[in-house]
Amino acid sequence: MAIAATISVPLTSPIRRRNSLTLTGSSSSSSTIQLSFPKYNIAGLCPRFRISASAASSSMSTQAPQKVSTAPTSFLDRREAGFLHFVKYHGLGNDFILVDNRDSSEPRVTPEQAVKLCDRNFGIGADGVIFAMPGIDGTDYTMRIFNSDGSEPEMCGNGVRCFARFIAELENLNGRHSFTVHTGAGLIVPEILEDGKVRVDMGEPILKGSDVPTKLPANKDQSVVKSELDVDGVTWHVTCVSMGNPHCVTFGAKGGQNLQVDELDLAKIGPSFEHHEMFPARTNTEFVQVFSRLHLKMRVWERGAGATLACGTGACATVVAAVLEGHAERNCTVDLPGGPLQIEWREEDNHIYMTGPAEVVFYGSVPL
Ligand SMILES: N[C@H](CCC[C@H](N)C(=O)O)C(=O)O
Repeated sequence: MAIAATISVPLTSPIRRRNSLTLTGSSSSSSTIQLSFPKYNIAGLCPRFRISASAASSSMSTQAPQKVSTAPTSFLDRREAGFLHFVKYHGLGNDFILVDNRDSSEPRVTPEQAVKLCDRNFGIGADGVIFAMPGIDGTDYTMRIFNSDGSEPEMCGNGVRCFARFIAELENLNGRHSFTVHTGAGLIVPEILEDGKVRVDMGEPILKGSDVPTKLPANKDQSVVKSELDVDGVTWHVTCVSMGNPHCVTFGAKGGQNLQVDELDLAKIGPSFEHHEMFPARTNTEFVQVFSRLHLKMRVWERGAGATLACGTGACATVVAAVLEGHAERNCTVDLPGGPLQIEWREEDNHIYMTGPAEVVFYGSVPL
């Protein structure tokens, strides 16, 4: 029975870094799977025990615990050829496969492979694959991302929070909690906070319609605010904002009252927005309900990923649109299906700051 993957699940322990349980297997008629707890001298705490399985009997049995080896091997240091070692992270349920690509500026995974890896039935399952790469033009790192459809967006807000936590696992930051990241949206600066959340300077929003890009008619200041967009016979009011990637934000249809976002069938209307002719690079679309001037609720249909549980760049675009349309203040809580993000569009520097969590789900390896 061939074990196609290796998984390691983080364990809670006083030691924070790289403690995990590793389940490894081999392809043979009968496989011996070793559960090992690498890296720490935890003999006696977590005894190694064997599970043996055989294709014929397809039964699993466990044997008595043995003294654990204390050889320091960390999952993140593994480099076996023919395997992709990754860490699965999520930011409010917007989940990503993170790949240590610091030794090359070429992604270790092709867009076609990313589609397979992101498949939630035949692959690992994720909204995208994110690569940690060498910096460019003096930045500490570069982040690239493939969506689950294989397209490459300029930026990913939840992804960059996961990226920051990944880097902190991979490297000793020598007490630094912040570093610079080159992205398709330009310079992004994440900062890891005491509570483990990540605060990201997402840069300035792009409001010039032709730079979003959108073909919708622009106002005198070149922005597209509360414009009319016909989607499948319904006229929506939309405000278009780029965070490096395009966003179409709506607070409802023309003549409609406060949008009840939970009543929307995103799978039905999302693709019509995403592929609308007014968006030559496609678009992410945010549907927003206003609770107060400090509290918004948003659901998103993402370009290249569909309905996700959260969208960081989308939450930033949402607050910008809400301020421009007069619905909200510049510092808001945005509730997403996966949880809340704190977004501030700071007047002093015109930058947008996003604060939210990023968490490890598991460590894994797959044959490539
Ligand atoms: N699907 C998006 C990229 C990921 C954005 C989202 N996951 C975020 O957190 O910002 C796009 O094609 O622009």
